[in-house]
Amino acid sequence: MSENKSKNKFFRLLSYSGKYKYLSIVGIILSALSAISMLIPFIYIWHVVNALLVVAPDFTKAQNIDVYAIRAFLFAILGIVLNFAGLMCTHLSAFRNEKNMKDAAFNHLLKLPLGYFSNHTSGGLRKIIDFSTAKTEGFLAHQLFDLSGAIVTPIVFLILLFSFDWILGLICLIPIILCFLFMIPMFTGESQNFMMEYQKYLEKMNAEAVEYIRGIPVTKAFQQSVYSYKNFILAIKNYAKFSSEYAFSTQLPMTSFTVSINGFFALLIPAGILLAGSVVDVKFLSNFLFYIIFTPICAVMMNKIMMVSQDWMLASNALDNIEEILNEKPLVEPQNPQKPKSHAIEFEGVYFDYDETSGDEHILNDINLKINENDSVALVGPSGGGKTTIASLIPRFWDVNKGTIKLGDVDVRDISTKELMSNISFVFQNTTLFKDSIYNNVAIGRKGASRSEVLEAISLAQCDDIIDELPDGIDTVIGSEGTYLSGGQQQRIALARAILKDAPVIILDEATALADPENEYLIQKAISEITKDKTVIMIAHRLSSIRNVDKIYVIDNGRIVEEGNHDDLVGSNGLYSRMWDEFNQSIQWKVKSEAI
Ligand SMILES: Nc1ncnc2c1ncn2[C@@H]1O[C@H](COP(=O)(O)OP(=O)(O)OP(=O)(O)O)[C@@H](O)[C@H]1O
Repeated sequence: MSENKSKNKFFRLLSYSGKYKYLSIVGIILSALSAISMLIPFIYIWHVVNALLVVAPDFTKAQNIDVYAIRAFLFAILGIVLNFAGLMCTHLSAFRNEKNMKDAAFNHLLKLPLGYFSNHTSGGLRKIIDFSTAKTEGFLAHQLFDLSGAIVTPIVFLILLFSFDWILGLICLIPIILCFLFMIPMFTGESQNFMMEYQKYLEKMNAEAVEYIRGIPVTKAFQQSVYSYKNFILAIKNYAKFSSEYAFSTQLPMTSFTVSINGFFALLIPAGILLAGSVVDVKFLSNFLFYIIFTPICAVMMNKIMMVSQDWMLASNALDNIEEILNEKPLVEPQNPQKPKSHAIEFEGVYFDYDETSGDEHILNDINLKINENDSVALVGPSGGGKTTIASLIPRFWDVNKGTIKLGDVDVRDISTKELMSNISFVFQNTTLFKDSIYNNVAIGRKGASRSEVLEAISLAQCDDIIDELPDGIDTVIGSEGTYLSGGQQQRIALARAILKDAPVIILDEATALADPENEYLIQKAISEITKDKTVIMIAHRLSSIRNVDKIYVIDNGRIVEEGNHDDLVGSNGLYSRMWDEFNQSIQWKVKSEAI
């Protein structure tokens, strides 16, 4: 990667085409040859005009007109063929480039720690990858091809300008030089960052639009229409302000560019009249006509060069986005992987920060804990204290900044990801179910599980009532034809998946968070099934569900502030006992309010 980084950006982009990059180069050459071939017919047209002017008014005496016409035709055809072949080459390379870039990004994503995906949504990542690769593909297939033709045309033009009439050539050169001079400030310095900034404002506006639409039900329920609109309006205003500021900053160079590009005739015609004098010379007239025919092509090409510069800024920004993903640190696989000797878990002096540059305050500070094989422990404490973070470090969603986490006496960093994952089941706060049948959603828990094993797991997870209500039973596709599951039902399906996986270590993060009382009862039954003879770590707010665990760790502000069993902690008059009192009070309020 570092070698890759030092390469010029364009070559870095091209390198994704692999050996097909040579096709891009062939395509560029063919485009240049095609541009030259397309210009040659104009020379023959000039010859035709010349031959006619020389014999005027008796045009029947004109010589070689048919030869010139055939040659013009043949070069035009050659130009078209070369153009077609060149486009084929650049397209083949661009498609390969898009595929390889997508592969590289997706393969790299597979190597990233799972924690990366909690900060980057799959939809967002897919959008970045699809959008960026489509932009670079478009650039390599079309704009790069156009660029080479667009650059060759003014060069050939310059050569021709001076070979026909050097004074008229010099006059035509003035607008070309002016065009380049006006183009430079629009694509250098500050303006180079424009596309990046522009993209940011555009994304912000799109994100706010999505947020606004998603929030419409809540907005309506709370009659907050003006307030909810605020962020969206602000994003639109910021986008509009940025775009208009940029438009104003390019007002002068852009107007000057457009005037210069269309200014050939303004210079050429008065100059032609002045130079012609009172006697019209046939040779001068035919040269003059040549410039009149030829200069508009040059103007079109200058416009193309400007468009390509703009497209390059977009493609370069797209490459930055892909490289940002590729530069994410992958999860390091151990050189000599070891197998855990048991299913005990130990944290030794663990410090952790999501952002390693965040200074002295850590998310986790000096965490030390030991969970014996087949013990159950609970992590409790105020919201934001660090419970989920502690649990996420065991399956290496992130790696610790300092200290070690051991599974069966082996540092988790020395266990291969595959082995580690096969040892741990994680039931998340927000369960992800695929838009697939219930059966497949559970079967994903263990590769090669038989149908009867899947059915047994579903039954043990107390899902029978869910299956009975569905039109196609276990084969019903979730999310189709109005088949939606409640939060608690989804949790039970996720538990069935974990039961089938039958991993020796279970991490349950707020497994009853989304459940109503009936679902909670069934979830608790499923949990007692899943946790039999397992090492269990539970994160729970409902303290009643963890009374019987072997040990409770109270986490506050990234530290373990208390530890012990329920009775010890209740008797110690600390944070846990206050939480227990509050929990009991809340239950009494609930009972009272239900009785009223
Ligand atoms: N993916 C993340 N990126 C950055 N910071 C995070 C991330 N996840 C959590 N945090 C921060 O880490 C701290 C601990 O969060 P964590 O979710 O571990 O607490 P918790 O005790 O599980 O909270 P809760 O009970 O509300 O789920 C919080 O300050 C939170 O803002």
